Amino acid sequence: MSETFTKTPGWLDWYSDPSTPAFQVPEGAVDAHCHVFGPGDRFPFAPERKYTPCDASADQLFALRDHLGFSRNVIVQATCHGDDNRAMADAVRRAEGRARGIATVRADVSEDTLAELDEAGVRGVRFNFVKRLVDITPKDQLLRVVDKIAPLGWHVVVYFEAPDIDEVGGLVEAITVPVVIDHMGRPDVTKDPAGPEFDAFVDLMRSRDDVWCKTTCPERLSESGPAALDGEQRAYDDVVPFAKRIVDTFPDRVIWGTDWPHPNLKKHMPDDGLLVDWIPRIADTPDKQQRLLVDNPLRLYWPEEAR
Ligand SMILES: O=C(O)c1cc(C(=O)O)oc(=O)c1
Repeated sequence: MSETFTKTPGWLDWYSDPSTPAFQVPEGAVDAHCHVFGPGDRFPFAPERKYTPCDASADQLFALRDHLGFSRNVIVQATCHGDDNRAMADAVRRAEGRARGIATVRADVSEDTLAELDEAGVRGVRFNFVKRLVDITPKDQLLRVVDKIAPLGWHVVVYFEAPDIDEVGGLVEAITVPVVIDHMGRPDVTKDPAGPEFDAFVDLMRSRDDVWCKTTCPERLSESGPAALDGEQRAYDDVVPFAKRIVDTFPDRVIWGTDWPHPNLKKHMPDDGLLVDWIPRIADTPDKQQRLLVDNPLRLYWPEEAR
C-alpha cells in the first residue's frame, strides 16, 4: 500500500490560478529553477526531509510552463526527496527533451546511477548548505562528487545563505566544474545592494568566469512583499536592485526561474504570472531578457543547441 503524507502545518499550496503575465517572454524561454513534489503516493518523500509539501506533479508543472509562455524547464531536486531522484528524473524524461534536471547524490553514488541520470536529462548536482533544509552540510561529499560528474560535463549547483558565503566561497575555489548559485546567495535585502555584503557576493561571481547565478526568488527574499504600500502593483521592489546589479554586471552568466511550487512559504504564495512580470524590472532591455531567459540557459543546459 502506498504511504500517505500530511503537509507540514502552515504550508501554503502553490497558486492554482496564476494570472497571464503582461510581459511576454522571448521565444524559447527556459524556466531554469523549478521543482516537482511527489505525487507522494507514487514518489514518496524522503524519511530525512525537513518538510512535507503538497503534491506538485510534472503535468502541473508543464501546464504552468505553457500558461506562462515558457518552452522548457530545469527541474531541480527538492530536499523533501533527499537523494531519491525518481520524481525529478521521471518528470525530466516525460518532458521529452524540453527539460533538464539537477540531482542530489551522495559521494558513494555509482557510475551506473550517474549514467542513468545523464540519460534521463540530468546535467548537474545540487549541494544544499541551508541549515534548516538538511542535517549535514555536504562539504565533505562535494569534491568527491565533482570528480565523478566532471567526465559527464555536468556542473554543481550550490544553495547557501548570505552569512555562509565565506565557507561556501572557499569551496567554490576548489570546484573544477562550473558552479551555479541558487537565489543570489540569499542576500539580506534590507541591506545596501551596493554595500559590503552584496559586494562579497559580486566578488565571488567575479572570482571565476564560470560561476553563474539564478536571479530568482524575490518572493522568498522580499520584505516589502508582493504589492507596494501605495497600492500600485510593484511586486518585490526591495529585491530589484540586487537582481538588477547581477544581471547588469554578469549578463552572460545569469538565469531565471519561477521556483514553482515554492517550497516552505508560510506567509504568502506568489502568483507565478506576477513573478514573470517582475523579469523586465531586473533585465530592462530585450537583449538582457534574451540572454537571461534563452541564450544563457541554453548554453548551460542544452549546449548542443546554443548559439
Ligand atoms: O528556501 C527554501 O526553502 C527552498 C527549499 C528548496 C528545497 O527544499 O529543495 O529549494 C529551494 O529552491 C528553496
